[in-house]
Amino acid sequence: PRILPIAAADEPILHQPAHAVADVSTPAIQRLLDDMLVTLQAANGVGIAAPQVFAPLRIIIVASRPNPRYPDAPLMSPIAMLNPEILWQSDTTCSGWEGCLSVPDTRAQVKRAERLRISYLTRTGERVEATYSGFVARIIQHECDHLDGILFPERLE
Ligand SMILES: O=C(O)C[C@@H](Cc1ccccc1)C(=O)SCC(=O)c1ccccc1
Ligand SMILES: [Zn+2]
Repeated sequence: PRILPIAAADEPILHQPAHAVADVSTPAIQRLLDDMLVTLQAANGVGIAAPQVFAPLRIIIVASRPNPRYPDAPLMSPIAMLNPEILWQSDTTCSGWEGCLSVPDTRAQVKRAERLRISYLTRTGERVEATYSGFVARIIQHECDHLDGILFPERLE
């Protein structure tokens, strides 16, 4: 696996919708997942979306860990979500700090749904549904926005 370049905010790919993955089992997709993971870890992030590494595909990786702004964030093994679909979002919202690997040196408070239910394919092609809340739900919403060409500064009130 190799560390990939991360698209800056002015790159067109970050402002257009990504395409669904047709076949998760191809070597190209499996390699992209490995490269996204090492890129995320090298960038010290808590999430990453394929368009950020110039791949216009509906793939995200979620990797929450405790950090100065979210000291009680869960430490989780990175989860790759392919073709994620948010099935439900709570009306209850909460505001929290966000940053973006494509918008360096910028932090802002963003209002997000507190809880959500998501359906996605794992890297082995199984369909999974799961419910998340708090910081992990925030990361998921931030990454799914990337798949729709939306950056967090567009979410500021
Ligand atoms: O650009 C990305 O998608 C990665 C982004 C994910 C994210 C961070 C915070 C809230 C929602 C989504 C980052 O990992 S930015 C760098 C970071 O590790 C961080 C920034 C602010 C708060 C906590 C972590
Ligand atoms: Zn981002």
